[in-house]
Amino acid sequence: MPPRILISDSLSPAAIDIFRARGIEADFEPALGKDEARLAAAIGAYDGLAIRSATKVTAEILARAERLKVIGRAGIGVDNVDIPAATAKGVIVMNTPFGNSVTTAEHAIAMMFALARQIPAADASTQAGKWEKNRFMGVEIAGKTLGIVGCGNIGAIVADRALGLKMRVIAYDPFLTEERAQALGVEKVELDALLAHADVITLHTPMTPQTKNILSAEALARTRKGVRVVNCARGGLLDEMALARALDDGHVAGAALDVFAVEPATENPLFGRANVVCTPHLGASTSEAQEKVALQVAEQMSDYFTRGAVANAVNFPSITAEEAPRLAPFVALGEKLGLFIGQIARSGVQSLSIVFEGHIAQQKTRAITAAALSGLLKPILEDVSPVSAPAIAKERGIAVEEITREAQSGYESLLALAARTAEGEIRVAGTVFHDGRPRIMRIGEIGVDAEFAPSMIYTQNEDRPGFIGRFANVLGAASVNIATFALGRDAPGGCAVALVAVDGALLEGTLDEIRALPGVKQATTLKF
Ligand SMILES: NC(=O)C1=CN([C@@H]2O[C@H](COP(=O)(O)OP(=O)(O)OC[C@H]3O[C@@H](n4cnc5c(N)ncnc54)[C@H](O)[C@@H]3O)[C@@H](O)[C@H]2O)C=CC1
Ligand SMILES: O=C(O)C(=O)COP(=O)(O)O
Repeated sequence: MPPRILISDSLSPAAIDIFRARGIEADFEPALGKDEARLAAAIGAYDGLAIRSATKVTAEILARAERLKVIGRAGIGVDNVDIPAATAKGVIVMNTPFGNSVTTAEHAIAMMFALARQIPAADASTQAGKWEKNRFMGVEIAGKTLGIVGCGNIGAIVADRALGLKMRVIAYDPFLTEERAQALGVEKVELDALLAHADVITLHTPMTPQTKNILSAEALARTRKGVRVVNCARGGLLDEMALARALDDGHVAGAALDVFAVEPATENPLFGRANVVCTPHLGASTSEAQEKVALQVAEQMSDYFTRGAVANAVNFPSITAEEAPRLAPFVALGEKLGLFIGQIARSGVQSLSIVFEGHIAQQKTRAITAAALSGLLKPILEDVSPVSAPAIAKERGIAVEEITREAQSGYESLLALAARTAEGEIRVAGTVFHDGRPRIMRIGEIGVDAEFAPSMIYTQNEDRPGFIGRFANVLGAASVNIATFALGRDAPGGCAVALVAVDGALLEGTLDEIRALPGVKQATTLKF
């Protein structure tokens, strides 16, 4: 069955064309994004969801999203998606980080000019036949100081345009390096200095717990009298009530707002003032930007479904379409080795160390680690996936260590997992041969060579004559057919292991009989 995508926001039709050309079913239902009940009722039938900012992907929506694997945000901000809930559900969330940044930066500059020259109010007055030439005295932009809060992709483009307008540009961004600031031609300052010196403040941070209300009442009180404020990022970055008061008492000369604490903003404490300019979240709304983000999100989501590529995901490591086929067998190996440990561990795993040896050490190891954790947790958590496993492992206090090193074992690539439990360490290693099939090559110190099969029996026993015959007799008597039989031991008469693939499931009674055989230390059924 081809994957099904729901487009629940007003995306350019270019997206639908791409989905369909890539063999993916796409339903375009832009009204659903604004109707939580209808979206909740529909979401269960879809593997992918393509959105802009109108669709709120809440924990409640995700709880109904039984098949959902990926959410694609045709745009930048993903604050309308409950990322922890999506991650816990194993849903990848991807955005398109650059497609609308020039357009949004241009909107911020346009808003700054609109404020400086009161263009919207002057337009309304002129078209009303008033010709109020003396009412609309403006301010010049050249020579003024622009304070950019958040100097990332959009902030940097705003800085470039502002420098072209002969402004002095200062920026507050804790993650902006001195070198980058110099390259951009901006002065990196602390927030206090920005507030104290800027003639115009423009916000360009994402909405995070740290940036929420960054322009608070206290922050506004520390700005210069006559400052102008532009917000084309997210509504919650400023205190709307405090800004309204500061506009009314004349401390703030003007504010231009594209985004609001509550959207759609049909009412707002800032509305109704001549020195306030508002647009309805139009920052990204140019035909060029919308074409770019729609194409990009559709390509990214299609690449995920058809080629296993992950690009611009906020909750999973990136994997290119070229890397995906090379990585896939090792992701499967990681998951199966994790599953092996998860199924034989008798108590909770406290830590997992993963050694990547040889060629595989040069690959995207984080995706393999995520798969190994997913396998490890699967026997106790049905719904875990490589997307959710790292966060769950962290929550459960499972320490994870990745070690990469050159080949030491004669295999081109080897993946070795070591899990610490209250009862000791469990170690297992495997590889993928040229046939692309993952194999288990070592259990503890004992070499074996076994392919994974849906139903297996793992035993540890004393290496004594007669064991294999007795073992096979028990299975024969229970009418269990043996598909493959792999053996290994550390030394003659020492410790031996067997990995036996069987057709069909094994009854618990048969397993008890195996456990009762002389010399058997452990016998477990395994499912892969
Ligand atoms: N109005 C609209 O239609 C649009 C709004 N946006 C908004 O603009 C935001 C910025 O977009 P980009 O520049 O592409 O993102 P970005 O991730 O490239 O840049 C954000 C910058 O904010 C900085 N930052 C993070 N925490 C900070 C803090 N506590 N204080 C100061 N700076 C901090 C980061 O270091 C980064 O440099 C988006 O997150 C989105 O919310 C984006 C596109 C369109
Ligand atoms: O990309 C972003 O972050 C935006 O805010 C653009 O929002 P929109 O896609 O126009 O609803």
